[in-house]
Formats: sequence, structure tokens, C-alpha cells
Amino acid sequence: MSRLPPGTLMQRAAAGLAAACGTLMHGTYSRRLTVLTGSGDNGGDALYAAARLARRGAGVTAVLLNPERAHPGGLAALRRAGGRALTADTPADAKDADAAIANAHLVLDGIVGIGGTGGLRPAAAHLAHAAHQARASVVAVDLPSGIVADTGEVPGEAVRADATVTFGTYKPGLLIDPAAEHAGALRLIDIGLGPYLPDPELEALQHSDVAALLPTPSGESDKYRRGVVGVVAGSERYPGAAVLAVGGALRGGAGAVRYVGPGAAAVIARYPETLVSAGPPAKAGRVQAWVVGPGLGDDRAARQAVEQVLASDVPVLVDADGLRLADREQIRRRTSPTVLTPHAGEAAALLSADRADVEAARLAHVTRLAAAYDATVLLKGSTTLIAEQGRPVRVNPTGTAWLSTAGSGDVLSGLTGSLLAAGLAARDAASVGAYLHGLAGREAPVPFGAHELADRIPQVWRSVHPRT
Ligand SMILES: NC(=O)C1=CN([C@@H]2O[C@H](COP(=O)(O)OP(=O)(O)OC[C@H]3O[C@@H](n4cnc5c(N)ncnc54)[C@H](O)[C@@H]3O)[C@@H](O)[C@H]2O)[C@@H](O)CC1
Ligand SMILES: Nc1ncnc2c1ncn2[C@@H]1O[C@H](COP(=O)(O)OP(=O)(O)O)[C@@H](O)[C@H]1O
Ligand SMILES: [K+]
Repeated sequence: MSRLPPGTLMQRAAAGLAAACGTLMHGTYSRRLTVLTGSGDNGGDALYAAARLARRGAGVTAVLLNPERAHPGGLAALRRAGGRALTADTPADAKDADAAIANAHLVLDGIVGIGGTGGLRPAAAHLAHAAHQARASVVAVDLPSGIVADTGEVPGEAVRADATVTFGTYKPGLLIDPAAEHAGALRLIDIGLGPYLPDPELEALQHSDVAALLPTPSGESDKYRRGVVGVVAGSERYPGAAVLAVGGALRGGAGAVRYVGPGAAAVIARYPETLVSAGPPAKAGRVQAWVVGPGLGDDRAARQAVEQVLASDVPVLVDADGLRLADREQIRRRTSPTVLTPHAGEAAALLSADRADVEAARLAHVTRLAAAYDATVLLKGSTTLIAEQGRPVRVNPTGTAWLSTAGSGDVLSGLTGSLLAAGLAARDAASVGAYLHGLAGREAPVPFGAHELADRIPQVWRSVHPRT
């Protein structure tokens, strides 16, 4: 801001916002736009954008939450363009304000942006509620008011938007649930901040990033050089978990999958290419990474298997029952990478916290878990996050709620373990595993069973990396 004439960034933001709204309303003439206006610069962006739309023929009503502190330049511009302003808490205006929201084609949420703290105050919450009830599309300016921009938490009432037009850079709250669910479709407006932004605290891989990380065999390759992944999963009671984890592992780029446990007959029946050993893991042949835990149960053999795998000197992925059985100090002492893949309930148990608190504050909890275990942690659920101490947290941009089906986590752990065996760093293996798994969930015809996810991986692999 200090390098540019005053107001330049706001004008850039308003121009981008007006263009996006014009597209969303399919034009401006005879369109009715209502602007919910707070007292900060977020309201200023909204008012200047509305003034541009009013000049192009839209009928604009601004509802001011705090008239004395409404952005003066923005309000003057709106009035010059023929827009009208109402005061939210004046009884004479309140009815007109409700009508303007109910009859609008589009409602702009300019209540608060990155300066907001806490949930919406009552007057703002009333307008947000009215907008949600109305037929209008709701477009949030920079972010849906009431969410925490930096964390994705929603501490109270918040706007529910159909789309969010955000400026300069994505905010964590637009990418992490529960806040991300309030944002709708995202549109980023470049206002020239790029060269001046600090390193991100949160990052999301794109197709090209994933393509560059995918393991590809070369002329020198043989099955051992490609990496062998060992899978310790399943039990007499849950043989299916072994099949699903091996199914994921066979599609993750390792050269061979070695299965250790009581589910060998079921595994071989479905995947004859699997190498099987009766166990325990310490007696099985050499592997380049282990996956331990899905459907393992919690008897003595299971406990011993987890301990032996953690005692190895190769990367280990611990999932499901493995998370309950693993000793925290043993994980902290390991010198090879460890990846933990809890869902919110398992993460809560590991941290002695409440599941609901984990789901309400995913970023804080995944970060805490990575520090407490000195491990790479992939927290599953409506938003998947991958944390490792000292590195930006990764948020997975793929996925669908259809993935919440029994056994889908088993496929993910096999897949991710295979990427580890193929030589990816722990954080990359977890991010790429979640990315492909989430794409498979989007591509598979719904409703699907977890084994269909595994079958879908080669197709999404090729869609990410067409030359394979
Ligand atoms: N910083 C920048 O580089 C740019 C910022 N811009 C805009 O400026 C916004 C930030 O503006 P401000 O820092 O003025 O802050 P905001 O406009 O986000 O909000 C601050 C105001 O809202 C009130 N408020 C805070 N929490 C509230 C709550 N829970 N319920 C009701 N009212 C509440 C406060 O009293 C304060 O006056 C950004 O989100 C963006 O829209 C853009 O104009 C582009 C450039
Ligand atoms: N609401 C949701 N939206 C998107 N993905 C979800 C949702 N709920 C669960 N998932 C994903 O589905 C998978 C479920 O894994 P998990 O909880 O381990 O189930 P299981 O133990 O039955 O295999 C994970 O990849 C998780 O991220
Ligand atoms: K807003």
C-alpha cells in the first residue's frame, strides 16, 4: 500500500469484484443489487464495486451497519452513481432493508473482511440470515464475514455465500472447513500483491506439482529399485482391510507389495501379484516403506507388529488400529520418517481432545499433532490437511464427501505407503496420496465402494500425468 497512491489497491479490488458480479448476474441493466456494508475497508470495496455496477445500470441499495463509519469515498461514489443507502438499525429503514435483500438478484457481503474478529454481531447476523433466506445469490467480498481468515474456524454466526471474490491471495479460511463451506465457489482477483507476499503458511498442490512428484519407472528400473512396500493390515475379523490397503498400494508406484498378516488368502485371491509372508513383520523380507494398522485389531500379535514396524529403519505410515497401539515415544525416537493418518476421532484420541474441537479447528490440531509426535500428520475428513514441523501445512484441494465410505481410508494408506516406498518424501507422499485419492473419489461413479476407488487410481494418475 505504501508504494502506491492511496486507494489504488481498493480500486483494483473493486474493479475485479464488479466484473465478477456482472458475470454472475448475467449483466447489469435492470438487475437489483443489495450491499451489506460494514465499517471497514471491506465495506469500501463493496461500495466502490456497487458504484461501478450502478453506473452500468444496476439498481443498488446499500444497507449500512454503522452509517457514521461507512467508507466515505465508497459511499459518496455510490450516491453519485444513483445508488441509495439505508441504515440497518433505523426502524424506518429496517423494513426497506429487509425488502431490498428479499428482492435482490445479488447480495454483496461487505460486512467484514480480514479485519473481522469473532462471529457476526447481532445486527450483521440478522442481515446475513435474511440474505441466506432470500432467492438472491450471495457473493462474499474477500471472505464470508464471520469466518476466521487465518484458520478456517467459524466462531459464531457467519455469512453463507454462493461465491467468494477474494483479493491478492487465497486465505486459509477459504480452503479449510468449516469456514470453506461458507465460501462457495472461489474467484481470486490479482491486485498486484504477488511480489510482496510473505511465504505462505498454507499451500495447495496443483496438477502440475503432483505430476512432477509422481514416480515414473525408467530404463534402469526393476521391481526392487522401484521400491517394495510392506502392508501390515487386516485380521481374521477384518480381512477386507488387507485387500483394500493392498489394492491402494498396488496403484501407488512401488515395484512390489509385500503383505504380512492373517489376510493373505483373501489378498492373493484378489491380487495374485502380492508377495505374502505369514509374519511377523521383522521376519518378512526387506521393504522400503511400511504401512501398518488398517483392520489390524488390537491383540498381542497386532501390538507386536506395530512395535516391530516402528523399530525398522524405513519410512512408516501408521493408520487406524495402528494409531491406538503405537507408542508415542517410540515414534518420537525414530530417525526415518513417520506418517500418521488419523481421522478427527483418532486425532482427538491422540491429543486427549474432543472430536468436535478437532473438526472446528483442524489447522491448530494437525499442527499440534505433528509437533507432539515429531511426525508428518495427514488429518482426514471434509478437509484433508498435511502437517510437518517447520514446513507450510498443505491442504488437499481434491476430494468429495462421497469418500466417507467404509474402507476408503484403507485405500489411502496403501496408496500413500506405496509412494513412500517409491522414494517420495513423507510430506509429498501424503499430499500426492490424498490428491489422487480425492480425484479417484470425484471420478468414480457414485455411490461407490472403497475397492472401486483403488480401481480408479490409474485413470486419475494418467489425467494428472498424461505422458505416463
Ligand atoms: N489490506 C489490503 O492490502 C487491502 C484490503 N482490502 C480490503 O480491506 C479489508 C480489510 O479491511 P479493514 O482492515 O478495514 O477491516 P474489515 O473491513 O475487515 O473490518 C473491520 C471493521 O469491522 C468491524 N468488525 C470487526 N469484527 C466484526 C464482527 N464480528 N461483526 C461486525 N463488525 C465487526 C470493526 O469494528 C471494524 O471497523 C480486506 O478484507 C479487503 O476487503 C482491499 O481493499 C484491497 C487491499
Ligand atoms: N465429509 C467428507 N468430505 C470429504 N472427504 C471425506 C469426508 N469424510 C471422510 N472423508 C475422506 O474419506 C476417507 C475416510 O477414511 P477413514 O475415516 O479412515 O475411513 P475408513 O476407516 O472407513 O477407511 C478419508 O480419505 C477422508 O479424508
Ligand atoms: K466480507
